[in-house]
Amino acid sequence: MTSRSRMEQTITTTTTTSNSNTGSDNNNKRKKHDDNNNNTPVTIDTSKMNLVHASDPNAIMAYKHQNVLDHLEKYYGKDHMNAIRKAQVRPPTFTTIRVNTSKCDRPHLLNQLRPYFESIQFKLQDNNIIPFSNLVKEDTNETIQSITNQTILLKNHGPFNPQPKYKQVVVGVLCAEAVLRGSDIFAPGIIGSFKHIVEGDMVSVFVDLSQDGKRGFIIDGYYAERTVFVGNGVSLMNRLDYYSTRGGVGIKMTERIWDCPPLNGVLTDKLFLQHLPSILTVFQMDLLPSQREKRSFNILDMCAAPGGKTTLIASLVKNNGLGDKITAIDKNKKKAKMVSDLCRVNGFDENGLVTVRAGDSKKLLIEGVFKEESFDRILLDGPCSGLGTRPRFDEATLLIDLDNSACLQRVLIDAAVKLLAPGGILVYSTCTINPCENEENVKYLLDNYGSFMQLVPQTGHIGDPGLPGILPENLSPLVQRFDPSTNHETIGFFISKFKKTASSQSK
Ligand SMILES: C[S@@+](CC[C@H](N)C(=O)[O-])C[C@H]1O[C@@H](n2cnc3c(N)ncnc32)[C@H](O)[C@@H]1O
Repeated sequence: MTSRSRMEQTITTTTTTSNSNTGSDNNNKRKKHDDNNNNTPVTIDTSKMNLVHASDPNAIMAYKHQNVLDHLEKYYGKDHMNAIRKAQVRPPTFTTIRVNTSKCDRPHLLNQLRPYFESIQFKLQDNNIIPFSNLVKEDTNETIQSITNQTILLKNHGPFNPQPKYKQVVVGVLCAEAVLRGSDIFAPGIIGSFKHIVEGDMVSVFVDLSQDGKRGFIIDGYYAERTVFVGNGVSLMNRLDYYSTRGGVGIKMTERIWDCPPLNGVLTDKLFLQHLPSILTVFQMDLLPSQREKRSFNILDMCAAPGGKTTLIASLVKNNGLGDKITAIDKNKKKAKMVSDLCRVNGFDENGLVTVRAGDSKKLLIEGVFKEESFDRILLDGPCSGLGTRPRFDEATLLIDLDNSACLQRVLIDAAVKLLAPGGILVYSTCTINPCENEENVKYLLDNYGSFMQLVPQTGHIGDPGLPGILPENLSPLVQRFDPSTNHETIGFFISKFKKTASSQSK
C-alpha cells in the first residue's frame, strides 16, 4: 500500500458540541478511556483526500479494465453506460423483504417489524410500503396477488449529505456496500482506523477501495487512498477490539447517506431479504394452481446456493397437496450446505420436499444422475459476471471473465434443455447487465433449440424489453431486462422464460 497516511495534514480539535446519540453510558466510558474529548469533530481537509462522497450525484462506478467498459459501451452507448454506472453507486430504490408465507403472512410480519423499526428509530411510514401491484400495469390476477402477498417493498430514502468530521475508520468494500444498504458495521469489516478510538467515540467511515490495506493499520493524519465516504457512526468498541475474535457490531451508524432499514439477522425464519427481480424470476416458473396441471411436478434448481430462489419455490408449492419434489443443486459443497441450512430454518426440509445435492449441473446427464426430460420445471439462475449488483464502487472483472461466464452458461443451457420434459418451463436468469450473458444467450438457445423451445411471455412484467438489435423485434418484449438506471432502479438483472413444445430426444 502506498502513502496510507500523511502527517502534514493538520487535525484540529474544535469545541463543537458532540453528537448526542452516544448516550450517557458511552460518555462515561469515553471519559474513562480517553482524555482527549474524542467526540468533538476533527477538522479534516477533505480536499487533500482522494475522496468521493457517496451522496455526490456525479459519483460513478469505476471499471478497472477499460476493455470491459468498452465492451459494454458497444452495446449500450456511452451515455447509457454512464447512467448505469451512476445508478450503481446507490442502493436500489426498494429494500425488498420476501415474506416466508409458510410461517406468517404479510400483515403479521409487518406487525412484527413495526416495534423493531421503532426500537432502531427507523421511520416506517405506511406510504413508504409499496405493494407490488402498484408497479404493474396488468390487471390483478393470481400471480400479481401472490407476489403482492409475499413481498414488502420499503422505499429507501436519500441521499442525505452527512459530512466526514470524526476520527476516520476504513472498512472493506463489501462492508461499505452493506452499510449503504442499511447495515451497521460488524468488527470483521473494519480494516484500519485512527489510533485512539474508544467505545463511544464518533467515527467517520470510508471504504478501502484499494483492497490491499493490511488489517489493523493505523491512519496517521488522513486516509490518503482513493476512497468513498459512507457515513458517520458511533464506535461500540475500543480500536483493538475491532481486530480481536470478539466479533459483533463494531460501529453503529448514526448518520447515513441512504436510509435503508438494517434487517440482517432480523426474524430470519419469517423474512428473507431478496431483490425484487429475483422474486419475479421464481414467479415465472408457473407454479401457482391456476398456471399448472394438477399432478406432482419434478422441479430442478440447477444452481441453487445460497438458496433464496429454492426456498421461494418451496414456499409456493409446499401446501399444494400435489406432492411436488424439488431438487436443488450447487457445484460448491459448502454452498450446497447453505441451501440445506436455509431450507431447514424455513421449514422446507420435511417430507422430502427439497433434496439438496452438491454436484455439477453440466454433468447430470453424462453422469447418469437424472434421465433426459425428467423435470417439469427448471430454474437456471447460473453463475454470471454479476455486473448488475449495487451499490458498487469499483468493478474489477476482466473481459475474459465475461467470455467464460457466457460460455459456461451455454453449456448449462444445453443441459437444461435436455433435462426439461415436453410441456415444461425453463427460466433462465442472471444478475448481470452484460448482454452476452443475457440477450445473446437467449439468441443462442433459440438458434440451437428453437424448433422445440419457445420464448414465452412473463407475468408481473415490470422490466425493460431486451436491448435492441440482438433478438428479433417481436421477441425482445418477452424478456425482462432490469436496468439499474431506468424503470424501478433495481439491481441489474435479466429474466427469460421458455416453454418446451416438443420432445428433444429425437433431435
Ligand atoms: C447466481 S448464484 C445462484 C443464486 C441462487 N439461485 C439463489 O437465488 O440463491 C450461482 C451459483 O451457481 C453455482 N454453480 C456454478 N457452476 C455450477 C455448476 N456447474 N453446477 C451447479 N452449480 C454451479 C455457484 O456455486 C453459485 O452458488
